[in-house]
Amino acid sequence: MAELFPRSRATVAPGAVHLPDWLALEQQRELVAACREWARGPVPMHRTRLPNGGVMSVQTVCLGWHWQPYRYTRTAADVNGRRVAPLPDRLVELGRAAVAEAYGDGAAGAAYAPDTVLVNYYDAEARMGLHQDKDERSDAPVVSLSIGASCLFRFGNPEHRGKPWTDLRLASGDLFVFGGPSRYAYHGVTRVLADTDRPDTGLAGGRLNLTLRCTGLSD
Ligand SMILES: O=C(O)CCC(=O)C(=O)O
Ligand SMILES: [Fe+2]
Repeated sequence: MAELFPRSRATVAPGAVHLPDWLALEQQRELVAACREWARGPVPMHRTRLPNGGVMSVQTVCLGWHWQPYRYTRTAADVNGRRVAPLPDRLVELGRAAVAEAYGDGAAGAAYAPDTVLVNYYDAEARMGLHQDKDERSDAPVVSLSIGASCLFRFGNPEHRGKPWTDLRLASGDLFVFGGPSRYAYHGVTRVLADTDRPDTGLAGGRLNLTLRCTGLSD
């Protein structure tokens, strides 16, 4: 089948950069193994309940701060009341390298200080509707890492849910950074693409996405 989307570095919108194949396979394997541990707890991976009574189709585990609609807390009142595990230093370092490389700006990378990660697992049917990441009180970029099956990712604009948007494929190992004028752009996962599983990453099926963020909160 012809490749519908180019697999080369692209600035999708001002401040929004896609770097395909950024993570080496070994790094992906390490992250999959780590996610498996994090999913066990102290706050286990769960489907987040929404205020409207719905349940998200992705399964999520958070480190550093716990996200529940629509705020961050240290403890997971909506799961088991436990305090989330700390954000490992190696994820902070990975985030710094990501920002430095996405923006070609070592100083911006060095200054990046994420304090939370949301790890989302998508099975073949999971998706995520268009939304803004706006529960953070910081304009620092969001660093997104994808592992496993590919997805169709829609990246829009900060004004509204409508066009303009760009549809791109996020594949295993891809980095996507959105900051600056795109920090509050609407985005979502339209679908996980069939027949794209990547068992060589250690993930038998489905897709993992890790987003590093700066909450701007302190205890
Ligand atoms: O899975 C993705 O690529 C995006 C996830 C996302 O937008 C989020 O967790 O807020
Ligand atoms: Fe998001």
